[in-house]
Amino acid sequence: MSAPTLEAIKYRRGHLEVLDQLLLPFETVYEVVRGVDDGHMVIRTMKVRGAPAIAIVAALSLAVELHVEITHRASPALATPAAVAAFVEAKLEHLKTSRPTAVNLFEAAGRLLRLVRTAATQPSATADAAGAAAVAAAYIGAAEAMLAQDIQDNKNIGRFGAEFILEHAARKGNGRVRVLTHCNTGSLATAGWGTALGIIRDLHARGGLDHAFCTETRPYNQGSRLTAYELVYEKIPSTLVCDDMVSALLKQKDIAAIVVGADRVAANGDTANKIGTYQLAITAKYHGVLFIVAAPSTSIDLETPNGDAIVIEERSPLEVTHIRGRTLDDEANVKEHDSPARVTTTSIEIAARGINVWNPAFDVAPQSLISAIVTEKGVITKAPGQDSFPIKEFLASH
Ligand SMILES: CSC[C@H]1O[C@H](OP(=O)(O)O)[C@H](O)[C@@H]1O
Repeated sequence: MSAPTLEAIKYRRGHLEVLDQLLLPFETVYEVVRGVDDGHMVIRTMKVRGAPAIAIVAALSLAVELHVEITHRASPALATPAAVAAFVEAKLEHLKTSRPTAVNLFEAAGRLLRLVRTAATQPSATADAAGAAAVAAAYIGAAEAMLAQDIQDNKNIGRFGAEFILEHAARKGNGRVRVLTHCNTGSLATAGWGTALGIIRDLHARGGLDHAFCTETRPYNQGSRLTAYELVYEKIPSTLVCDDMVSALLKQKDIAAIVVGADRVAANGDTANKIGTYQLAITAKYHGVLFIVAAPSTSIDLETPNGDAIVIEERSPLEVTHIRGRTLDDEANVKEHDSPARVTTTSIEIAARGINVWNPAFDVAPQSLISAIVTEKGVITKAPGQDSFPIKEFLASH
């Protein structure tokens, strides 16, 4: 079996593959994304997830489709710059219907559409196939740039976040800190390195991490399946806890900070993130533990005034009534036959049939419970006496 990889997105011009996160941590299988319909499907079904990764895969799925249509099929429907711009707009609109809460997809779609419209008015955009190819090339180049930019942004988030925690949190006798994270915000949720998990990586790399804890993150188990996988893979000292153990953990285990990602940060700092984040923020406040949101500035939505205006995605009851895993029989098969092909992930029913289910995928942590918002541009905090984050001012000056 080839070594497992944490590369969630593999791309070269005209070809995109995503790691099927429904099968992790048991199987490492890449799925080819041939265009926008595939891109929409892998995002909606959560084969790829995480706010930045969703935006990047959506943008690249359209880049692949455009490349094939223009270069290999010379599609007559895309013969002019205006036709390419209209095509891009329609495809982006469709991609935006895949998942509603993470703003990164909407931000990327808006930015890429503006770029294409501008490209269509440039001198190179002659009213013929060559002009159409120039506009398509502008889109493809911008979508490809998102991959490298995201990794760079995450490295900066990691550095700023680690420095902030080491400066402000209560350290253990060894000078290190213990932190807890929720959901998965690592390499699998981004182009690489990660946001909140990027902070943990940075702390570990600089010798500042005593121990990382991660929650299971029901119902989809991004914590036990994905974050635990990344932590083990990176050999970061770490422990998994169930979601309902967090208050006890804060009380007993000397946790310095909780670090989480974000799917959308409203203009006032209210933050939508994986369901369970709200109760983590409450218990952090009660226990006097730093509660830190880590996200690229593309997760900040100045158009949304506060958390009440954020659309929260509700997902299938099956995610609650069933749990995805691998059966012990399969494990025995692997040992007996030493054949990874025999490993199959399975959904197991765990709830009484007939019970009603409510399954919101996200909740909102009010800004009053958040200690700091760490972005790639720096850390946003409230000055003493301020009761809200100066987000607009911060963005304007960075
Ligand atoms: C680095 S952002 C990750 C963000 O995405 C997660 O949601 P999902 O797994 O449903 O896509 C979660 O809210 C994380 O904080």
